[in-house]
Amino acid sequence: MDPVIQLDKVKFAWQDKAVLNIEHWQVEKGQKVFLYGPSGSGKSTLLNLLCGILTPQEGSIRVLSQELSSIRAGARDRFRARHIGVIFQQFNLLPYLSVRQNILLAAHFGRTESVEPDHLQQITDQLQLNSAMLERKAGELSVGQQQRVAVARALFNHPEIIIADEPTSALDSELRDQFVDLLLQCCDRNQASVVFVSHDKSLAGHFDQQQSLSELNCVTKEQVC
Ligand SMILES: Nc1ncnc2c1ncn2[C@@H]1O[C@H](COP(=O)(O)OP(=O)(O)OP(=O)(O)O)[C@@H](O)[C@H]1O
Repeated sequence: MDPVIQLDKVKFAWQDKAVLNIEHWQVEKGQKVFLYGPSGSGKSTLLNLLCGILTPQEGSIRVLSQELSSIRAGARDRFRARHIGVIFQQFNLLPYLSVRQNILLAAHFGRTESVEPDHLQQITDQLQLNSAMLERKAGELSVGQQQRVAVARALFNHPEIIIADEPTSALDSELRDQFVDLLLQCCDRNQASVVFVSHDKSLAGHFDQQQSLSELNCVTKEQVC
């Protein structure tokens, strides 16, 4: 079976500052990968490459066997909306929209509006978001509630891959552990592979694979790969 993500000889620089040089990396179907690295090591840059938001100067990034650079920009946005659920550090919810509207934005961007009527209910039940909360404005929610809404939105289109960029940094350690457990349970139920990046190694035990970005990245290893 093909990996869900495969990188080969990927190089990325911001202007003339080399940030990533990855010889090879892959994620298998169903795998839950914890990718850790200190601040500034290139985690967000890598996630943006995996999502097709950024394009590497060299190398190949294949997601679900599709070479991302061969897809035109508009089609790449749709590909991302349908196949990759992204949970951002700051969640990126629209504060003036209700929780329901925020979650349904996923259907709008993925052009999957014709979903089964009880799908929203199933996803929100999994994330312990009750019906009263669905009508509240996202901007009125606690950080923990916003996180669960961000996960519901990320899972809404049944993506094969969930990418999470340090979505736990605002929580204390007990809530952080609870959140990661809930996220991984929901991804299991939805058969999604997970790439979760963080600088906080204490979360590593929740995942079935841990990977240090500094070890993967020839730029930080300061060696010729
Ligand atoms: N838009 C940008 N323009 C120029 N340089 C950038 C840009 N974004 C990131 N960088 C640089 O790329 C390097 C990696 O940044 P990145 O945000 O990917 O790291 P990170 O590991 O996600 O950090 P953090 O944990 O603090 O979020 C840093 O040196 C950063 O200054």
